[in-house]
Amino acid sequence: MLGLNDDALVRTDAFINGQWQSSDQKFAVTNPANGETLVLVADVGADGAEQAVQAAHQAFRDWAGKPAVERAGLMRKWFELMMQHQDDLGRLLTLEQGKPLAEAKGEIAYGATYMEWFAEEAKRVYGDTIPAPSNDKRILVIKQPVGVVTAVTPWNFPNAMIARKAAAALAAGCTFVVKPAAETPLSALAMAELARRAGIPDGVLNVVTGKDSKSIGKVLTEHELVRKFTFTGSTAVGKQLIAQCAGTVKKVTMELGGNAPFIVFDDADLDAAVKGLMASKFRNAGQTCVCANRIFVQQSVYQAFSDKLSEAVAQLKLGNGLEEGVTIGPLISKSAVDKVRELIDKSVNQGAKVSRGGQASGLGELFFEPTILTDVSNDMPLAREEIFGPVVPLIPFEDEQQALQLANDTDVGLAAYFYARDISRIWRVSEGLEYGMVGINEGGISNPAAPFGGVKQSGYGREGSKYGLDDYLEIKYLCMGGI
Ligand SMILES: NC(=O)c1ccc[n+]([C@@H]2O[C@H](COP(=O)([O-])OP(=O)(O)OC[C@H]3O[C@@H](n4cnc5c(N)ncnc54)[C@H](O)[C@@H]3O)[C@@H](O)[C@H]2O)c1
Ligand SMILES: O=C[C@H](O)CS(=O)(=O)O
Repeated sequence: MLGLNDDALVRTDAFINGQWQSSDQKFAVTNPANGETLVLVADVGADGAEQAVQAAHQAFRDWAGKPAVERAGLMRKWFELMMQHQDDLGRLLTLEQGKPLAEAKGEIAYGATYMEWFAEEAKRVYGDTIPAPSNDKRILVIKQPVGVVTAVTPWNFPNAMIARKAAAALAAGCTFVVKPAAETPLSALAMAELARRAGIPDGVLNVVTGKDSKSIGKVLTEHELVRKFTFTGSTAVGKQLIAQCAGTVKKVTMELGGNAPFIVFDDADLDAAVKGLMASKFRNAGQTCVCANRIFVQQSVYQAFSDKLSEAVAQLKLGNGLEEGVTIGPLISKSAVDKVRELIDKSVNQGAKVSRGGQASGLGELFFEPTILTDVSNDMPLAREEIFGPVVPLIPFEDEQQALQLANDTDVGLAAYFYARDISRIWRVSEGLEYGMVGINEGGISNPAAPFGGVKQSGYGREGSKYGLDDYLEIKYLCMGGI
């Protein structure tokens, strides 16, 4: 089924309390490369979400009560199973999301390393002793898991965005309920099957599948048994979900939209900058929250950089992600293609020029040619909005001060990148950029050891790194008197 070695990884029921739960209601999962229906998946809706929250609540005390080293061992086993099944998980991901197979396998490894990382972090949840103000007292600080965690995740990284959350939650001793995007539930369900095989107890990890994200999300954000909600997706939806969490004062983590500047200074290594831009911009056909979205090039190197970039873009191969050598897959939906088309048309009407590509491809309705535009300005739609497609808007600038002003002229602040070699400039620009993450002479910045997250309307909280566990822990102060 679907060409996997292990067909049992293709699951079409929700995973609740360690059981596969079907439903009379089902929704289709389609292959964006050709529009074909892959499978029908159970739609368990809000009732399923309620059952999953109850299961997570029932499982919490035992899971939190396990020694950390025991939780770590089960997570390590889950990591090992994900890597053993990397080929199948990658194929499944490409089928439902569209990215090239090599990228999909890379995402599996990326997601699995969050399991590996947090299996270790689970054993390092340290507390404090604090000198007391009087000899008859002792002050201690302990950390405890927040409780039931619910999550909603996007379609663009259907494995890693779940792994990044579930790994930290389970390591902290929390139990977890996730609603994956309806476009890409198969990766989440395969992860659940491997968690089951790893021996993670019933109710600790639950996957709620459904088409009506609003009704499911209402349960996951408003339920009194849920103590934390974590979301990865658009800023617009994130704002709604934050409001829904307010009524029960949940801890909240928000990983939201971006509009990454990519700045090429006149002292940059232009070949390295082109390499870094290709890695950042065209990964997942430009459908990532940390993609370079606005490319600022200092005037004196603008033409040289543009020429080098055009040569590199010409090497990209558009096609079905399962085909050998394909480097750019389809976009996720017709509406995604329409949005990219609209941003280009509006910006051209305001003076931008298409220097390469610019058309939907004849390969199929969801394929869009890698595109470069010149003479773009920071007030054009391509620069004001998150493009989420394989489109490079080139924006010239004169000096460092202008580059920082243009780069920071946005209401989001997730990732930023710049290429320069003068160390004083590197410090000035690194400190001047209003973003949660900055790539310096580097276009690929995501890894489990680093705190991933943004500022302004890109959200709050961090995922990965030693900081990533804090979002799933409560700090408890103990004051021991009468000594
Ligand atoms: N910061 C990050 O780490 C990060 C990572 C990936 C994607 N993103 C952002 O996500 C966006 C693209 O992903 P998308 O199109 O899936 O985003 P989206 O916000 O439309 O959907 C994300 C998830 O939210 C669900 N959802 C939508 N409306 C909902 C509602 N009212 N209640 C409950 N759930 C709801 C969707 O079903 C999906 O599972 C981009 O803006 C991208 O920048 C951010
Ligand atoms: O799209 C957003 C993801 O968080 C990108 S990454 O895989 O973490 O780089």
